[in-house]
Amino acid sequence: MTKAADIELAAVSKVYGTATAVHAISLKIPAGTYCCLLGPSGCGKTSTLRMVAGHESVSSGDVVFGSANVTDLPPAKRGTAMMFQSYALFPHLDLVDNVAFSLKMKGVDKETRRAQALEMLKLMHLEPYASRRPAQLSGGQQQRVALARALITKPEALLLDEPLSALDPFLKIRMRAELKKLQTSLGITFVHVTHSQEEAMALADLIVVMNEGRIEQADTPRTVFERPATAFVARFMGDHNVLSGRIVERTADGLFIEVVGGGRFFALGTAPVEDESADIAIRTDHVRIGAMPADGLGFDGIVSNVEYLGAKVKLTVTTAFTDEFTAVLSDAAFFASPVRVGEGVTLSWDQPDSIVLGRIVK
Ligand SMILES: Nc1ncnc2c1ncn2[C@@H]1O[C@H](COP(=O)(O)OP(=O)(O)OP(=O)(O)O)[C@@H](O)[C@H]1O
Repeated sequence: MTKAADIELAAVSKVYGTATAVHAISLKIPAGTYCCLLGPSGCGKTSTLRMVAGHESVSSGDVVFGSANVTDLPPAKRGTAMMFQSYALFPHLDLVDNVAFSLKMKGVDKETRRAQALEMLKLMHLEPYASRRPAQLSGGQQQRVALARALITKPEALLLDEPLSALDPFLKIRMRAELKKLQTSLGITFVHVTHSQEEAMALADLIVVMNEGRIEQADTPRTVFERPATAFVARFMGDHNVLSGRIVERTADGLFIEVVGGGRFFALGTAPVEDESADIAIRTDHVRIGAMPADGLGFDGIVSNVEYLGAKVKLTVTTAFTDEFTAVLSDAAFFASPVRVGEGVTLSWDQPDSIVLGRIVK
């Protein structure tokens, strides 16, 4: 493989007719990074990936690889390869010819391209199936053919659009591990579009959370999990309760908000002085059941749902200011004093577990 290059997006926008799908996003993906573009349907992930690939024109802004501005270069001249969701394999060609296809287009002679295709098939553990057609393979094997076909051009970056979505849950997890291993061994940049938080957490060095055509946060999985930047990220990642309220007091290390329906809560962090309200996040797995602590970080509510998840138990609690406050308890903690739907509980947490969230300026 050739060496990887940094990928940089500088104020890149995509406008379709009158609708803006991507709003002037800026992002740097360091060479050799496994980057996941993560967000709900329609947030602009695929448009962004296609602009990096050159399959979609950029409405404004620049796409830069290393020191080269590639904004107006066609896909084949960018040093990237794309792997599509549907794999887009040719049904009438055997695996060797599928994998060798782009070399054929480049005019590489038959013997050389067959030898290189066989080499790629070997890397993907598909050599025994070289003369089969795609329909004679399992979903996981087809995915590896698509990978081999993308990698044969020796790209600096591989762009993957929902590469695991066609696989069953078991295979998805296995292929996920294979993708990560492959990226590590090749040392090239992978940019992978997904709407699965779990997939992004498992794979990425850099998670880029997108919402309505904007980047809400670009950071390591651990930072996105522990320090979500905005209410959207906290809700989308699903590991935090988000409460919004009026700022009633500011202290040296945090602030108090008052939530509609009652409840005064402290969170660590700051909000701009001009803000009258703030969003705060509380880790679902750091919430306890028990008596109210002296610092008052907690509330009384009624259990509205209990989900047994094996090693964990997820409780949903309703109170005056929210219908859906979540506490994720270890099975041991839950079964030490189990509660049922309809019972009253006191939930509490420690000061470091509630943080002030930022807001995106639109
Ligand atoms: N060719 C197009 N013409 C007009 N609008 C488009 C086109 N492609 C995408 N869009 C719109 O742009 C927005 C972003 O689409 P995009 O496919 O980038 O989102 P996405 O996050 O990848 O979604 P999904 O996960 O559903 O694929 C959507 O509102 C979509 O309807």
